Order: sequence, then structure tokens, then C-alpha cells
Amino acid sequence: MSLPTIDISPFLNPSSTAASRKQTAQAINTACTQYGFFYLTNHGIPTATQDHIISLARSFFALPLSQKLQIKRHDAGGPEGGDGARGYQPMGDNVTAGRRDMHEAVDWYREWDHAAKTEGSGGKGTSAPLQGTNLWPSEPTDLKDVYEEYVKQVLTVGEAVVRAMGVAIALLCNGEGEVDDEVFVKSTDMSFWVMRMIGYPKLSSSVAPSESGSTAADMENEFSCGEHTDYGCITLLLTDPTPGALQVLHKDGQTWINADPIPGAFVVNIGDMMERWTNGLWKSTKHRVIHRGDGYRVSVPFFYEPNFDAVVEPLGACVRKSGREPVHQGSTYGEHLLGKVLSNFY
Ligand SMILES: N=C(N)NCCCC[C@H](N)C(=O)O
Ligand SMILES: O=C(O)CCC(=O)C(=O)O
Ligand SMILES: [Fe+2]
Repeated sequence: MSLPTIDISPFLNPSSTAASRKQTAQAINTACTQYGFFYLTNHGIPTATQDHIISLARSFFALPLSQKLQIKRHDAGGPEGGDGARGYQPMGDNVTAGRRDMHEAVDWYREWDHAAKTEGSGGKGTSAPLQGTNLWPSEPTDLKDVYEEYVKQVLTVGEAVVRAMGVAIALLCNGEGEVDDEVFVKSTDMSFWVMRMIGYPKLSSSVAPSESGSTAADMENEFSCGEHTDYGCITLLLTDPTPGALQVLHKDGQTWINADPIPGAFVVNIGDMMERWTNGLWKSTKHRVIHRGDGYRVSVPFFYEPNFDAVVEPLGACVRKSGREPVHQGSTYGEHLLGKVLSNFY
């Protein structure tokens, strides 16, 4: 079993035909209904740029801990402010489902000043934990410039994918009433994006997940990143070539599929907000990382998320198409994100 591939070029190229866009949209429907994960090709970001992003990440993680700690994140903010969940998180600090993940990471978010459209959420309030300024390492010296340029490029790709997803959902729910095929574009036009640079040492334990008789130490060493769903709209994942690390849960709920990297392609998956909008027609699929292969693995997921203030609720046509009650009564993406971020640390 392997994941489908989506050619996004019809949504990036202004002279593409309606037929080619429809073909891409239909392929997205199949991929998101069956897997919630796919490979994305013809996205316009050169392989050399992707390789540069990965090699800078590798150089950063190879630095002495004391140097990495210069941009350490201390907390997820709070009423007195903090670093807004931005900065370096040492090995074992991240927690998924109550267990330590065996990875280290740096997070950057959209700068807060521009994140909120309204006065209310721009002030200190419930959003305080995410207000802060990005922390950039002084080494590698060109990391900040290269990553900031990459953010601009990957935002263009994210926009094209959610545009295609709007067309896809309108096709899928055709006949179930009005569907605004720009709904995802409008709700992400100030995307409160997150970029995360992750380093994974090879796990030392040889115990398989949940094998009985494993000791406490083994358990701590079981997952590079425990099983979870992503929080928002879509994730555009870039990784080094290490195979066998990222695993995606098949919708049978039992089989883990290896999402091995394909050179030049992004691994894309949908997050919780996309599942909510589509009332479960598309699934925010569980995935995990177990790195027992060779070498130190690095990845850089880019989370293309809704606006902080976007109200996300099931679309009427999707509710009718699904034949189910609405899966959620609606809330802002910011509220959903805060609930996640505040429970993410050891
Ligand atoms: N989607 C993001 N930001 N990915 C990092 C998630 C790792 C899972 C997280 N600790 C959790 O418990 O959900
Ligand atoms: O490193 C990877 O391959 C995936 C990471 C991931 O799932 C996440 O950070 O949300
Ligand atoms: Fe993830």
C-alpha cells in the first residue's frame, strides 16, 4: 500500500485548463477520502531549495546543546507573556498523548502582530500563550534568511492546495446545496502558520510499540513522535531521505503505512480543521514517527493553518452529504490550537 500523488500545477499555473483543475480536484477527493495523506508534486519549489532547508536543519541540530539552548523556549507564554511557544525544545520536552517524544525541535509561527484581524484577540487575553517573537539561531548564519524566503514560497503552495481543496469539496458535495469553493482560501488568507524543524536521533530501544514486558525505559524510547493528528488545515512536510520513519494509519484503524519520502515531493496531510469543515468526509489521519533506521533524521513540516480568528464549523453541504449530525458546533482555529499547545509540554 502506498499513498497517492497529486499534481498541483493546474492550481499554480494561470493558463491551466478547467479540465486539468477538475482532474486535480477529483484526485484530491479520492486521496483525502481514502487516506488524508498524499504526495504533492509540481509545486514549483526547487529541489535545491528543499535540500538547503534540510541541510541547515541538520547543521543546527549538530551544534553543542549549550548553543541550541540560546534560543530555548521556556513556556507556552501566559498572562505575563512568554515566548509564544516559539524557539528550541530540547530532546524529550515535547509530549504526545502523555508520553515524551524522542526528538528536539524549533518552532516558528506567523509573527503575532499580523496574526489577529480584530482588536479583541490581538490584545492580551486567551491568545497570550501564542503571542511572542520568533527566535532565530545565530548559527548557521544564513538559516534565518533561507527559512524566511522558504516561508514565502511554501505559503504560495499552501494557498494553491486549499484552493484546489475548495474546488474538490464543491465537486464532492455537488447537489447538496450552495458550496463556496473559496471557503478555505478566505479562512487562510492570514494563515497562522507554524514551521517546525525537527531532529530525531535513532531510537535505542528495540522493543516494538506496545509489546508486553517492555520496561519503563523502553517505553520512554518507543516513539520518535507519538501518534497524533495535526491541528489545522494542511501540513506540507519536507524530510531527509530516511525511510521507514513516518507511518500513517490506514482507515482500517490497524495497518500502519510507511510514508517514505519521494525526492522533490512534499508529503501532505489534512488536519483537524479540514476534518471539521468537511464533517468527517475527509479524515485528519493519525500518524507517528518511529526512527530506528540509520543516522540522525531531520524533517521540516510546514503547517498551513487557518487564520487565528477563523471560525471553523462543518459546511452545510458536507453535513448533508455525510448524512451525519455536525461533528462540532464551531469554534475558532485559535481556540483549538491553544488547547493543543498548552498540553504539549512535559
Ligand atoms: N501538528 C503539530 N504541531 N505537530 C507536532 C505535534 C506532535 C504531537 C503533539 N505533541 C500532540 O500531542 O498533538
Ligand atoms: O517528522 C515527520 O515525518 C512528521 C512530524 C509530524 O508529524 C509533526 O510534527 O506533526
Ligand atoms: Fe504530525
